Amino acid sequence: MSRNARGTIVPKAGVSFAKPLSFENVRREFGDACALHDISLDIPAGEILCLLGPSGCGKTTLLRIAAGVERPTSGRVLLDGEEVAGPNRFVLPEKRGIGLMFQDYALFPHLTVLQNVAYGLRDLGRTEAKREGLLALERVGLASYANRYPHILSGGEQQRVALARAIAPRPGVLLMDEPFSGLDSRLRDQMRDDTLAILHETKATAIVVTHDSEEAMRMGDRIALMRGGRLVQVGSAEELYSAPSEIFAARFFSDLNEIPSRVASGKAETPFGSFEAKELADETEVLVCIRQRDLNVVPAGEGTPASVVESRFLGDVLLVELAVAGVERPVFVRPSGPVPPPGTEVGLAMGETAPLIFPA
Ligand SMILES: Nc1ncnc2c1ncn2[C@@H]1O[C@H](COP(=O)(O)OP(=O)(O)OP(=O)(O)O)[C@@H](O)[C@H]1O
Repeated sequence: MSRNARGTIVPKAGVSFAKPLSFENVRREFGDACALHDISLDIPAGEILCLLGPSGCGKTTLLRIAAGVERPTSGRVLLDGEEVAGPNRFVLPEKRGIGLMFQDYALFPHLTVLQNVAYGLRDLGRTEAKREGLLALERVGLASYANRYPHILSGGEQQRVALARAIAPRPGVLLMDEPFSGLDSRLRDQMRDDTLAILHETKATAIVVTHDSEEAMRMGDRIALMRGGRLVQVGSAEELYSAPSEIFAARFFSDLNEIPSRVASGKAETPFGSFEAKELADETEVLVCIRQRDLNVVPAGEGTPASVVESRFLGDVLLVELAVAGVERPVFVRPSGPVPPPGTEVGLAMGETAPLIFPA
């Protein structure tokens, strides 16, 4: 027994033997279009990896290849060091010992909740399958629904049943495609925390597909950011946030003010100051990216002169639009305290963090 995030005592679901998963130069073409360009990625046993990226970047295709429901055009997938897809061998999905929870992985309407969960346990024999299925249902807090049918459950409850079904066979690897996308934001937060607790407890290696950077940061031990069928950057949330490899990654994790400049004597000049750009050659056109959170509104006469255009209440913070001489586009900041009304002259001061500078 253990306690979940809300302090409720929950029974332990069966512990899996986590397996490492590797993609080696995995390529997938659909006709003339290339959905995945030679992806190489090693996911150690027990890691939770979030595949993050905009719509159409190839996340689902990579996950489907790991599951075995899609074949790579070239390259290999290794599960626990053994080829499960590649030139030498192809292991069918049901023989891979992988748990799946897909966005559209609907429950069978004609089976009870328990029968749905026990579906992947048929090899165990009836009694044992029922016992294991009930254990998984208890783990997601739905044992009392065992003999009901899926249609009476809410969206969140159905998602829990799908999670129970995925973990019931104690898979060494769990693949989840946008598992919380159908839920409202409060339920999504709760399901995410509960799922994370279950993943840590079952110790399975997991790949979670999402297009939500906050979700990836909350769930992933590492994040693999994709664009156009390629891996852009792989690392911890801190690494991707503080040292994005390119402006695409920076934009994915932060709301930025992008100020055009040109490098001269190793520096990029802006109305907010002159910033080191030593690794870029002089004359390079750059974008100096200052996070909206890294600019503070200060009294007029201090910092860079600015005038307030508009303020919008966003709950925890305000989103304030300002006009700054020498910056063509509006500048946005996100202060938590009050801001003077539109038309007021103020100052803008940089916070502690240096801006990110990328070639334009
Ligand atoms: N069976 C298919 N036939 C042809 N093209 C496909 C097929 N499956 C995927 N694609 C294409 O491959 C690309 C990657 O699709 P994929 O579904 O992997 O992206 P994704 O990142 O998961 O997107 P989303 O977040 O919208 O689900 C897209 O351009 C898509 O149209």
